[in-house]
Amino acid sequence: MKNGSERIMYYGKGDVWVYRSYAKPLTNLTLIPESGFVGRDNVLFGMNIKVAVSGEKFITSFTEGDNTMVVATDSMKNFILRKAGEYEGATAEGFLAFASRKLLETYPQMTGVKMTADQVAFDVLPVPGAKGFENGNLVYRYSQNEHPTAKVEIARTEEGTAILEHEGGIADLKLIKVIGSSFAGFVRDEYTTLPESYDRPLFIFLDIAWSYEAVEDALDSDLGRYVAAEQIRDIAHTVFHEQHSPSIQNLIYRIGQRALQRFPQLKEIRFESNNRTWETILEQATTGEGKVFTEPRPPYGFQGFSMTKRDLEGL
Ligand SMILES: O=c1[nH]c(=O)c2[nH]c(=O)[nH]c2[nH]1
Repeated sequence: MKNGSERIMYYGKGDVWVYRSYAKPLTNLTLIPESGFVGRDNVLFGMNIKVAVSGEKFITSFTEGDNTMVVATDSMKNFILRKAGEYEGATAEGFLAFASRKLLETYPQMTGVKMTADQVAFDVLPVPGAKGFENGNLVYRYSQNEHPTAKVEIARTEEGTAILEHEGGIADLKLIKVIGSSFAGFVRDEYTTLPESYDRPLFIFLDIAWSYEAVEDALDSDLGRYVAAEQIRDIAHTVFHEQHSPSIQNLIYRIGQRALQRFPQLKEIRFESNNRTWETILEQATTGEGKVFTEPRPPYGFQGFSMTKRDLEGL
């Protein structure tokens, strides 16, 4: 975070773990053909938050060791935890905006707040009920799989506060497509040892983030235009499933196209992918069908790409 004088100056707290039970359920999603996801019960609403605050008044804490303006980062942690008890919304983006605004209202020496969150995904578990298995609402599985993310940056203005940046996202999505991916036609020169492949077992790690045309849609799911990370996750695997991929570059572009088509309320979508394609050890199993693979050796490749609605023109 840079301030007016373009100097970097901020401080804050990381690993602020917040677990709120019985938050407002996430509903009102726009249903899309690629996803059966209809909402989260938010019986457990969990986040690992990182907060950074800035303001010119903090300069003497750095230059003179003068702590008179310093809100202890320990107090910031307490502040965020208490605000989780006051939050009436259903989204992490909304909570970050709510807690950030409250910080600016409470501490005049702060002029900017940036918060990011890794949400903790709690999987609903099926339990036997009167009509077969039904969704339990008491015991949840703490998921180590992909998880939703959120980011909000706000600043004090003449009128009050303004959101400078916002983002929803999904991190650590890991997808493997067994057959139906190629990589060929790339530059061949004296440095090239990689053979062309027409049926590689493509394993990718994917982080995706998006921002909205109207920031309120990211904060307040009651407006009916919130995009759940699970829906983008499902678009990613559906596009991967449906289409032959000539490269990861093209695959993420197509995922982005589909997401922007389904959700016109989005302004931009960004990708960071890793290539973790398995190494083929046996082209043909000795008995039965199939091949044998192992983890790839380092190093790994990566791609970054952002898209807006302009990328849909001419479709
Ligand atoms: O999808 C890919 N894109 C690349 O740019 C690349 N480079 C590479 O070695 N393998 C791959 N795969």
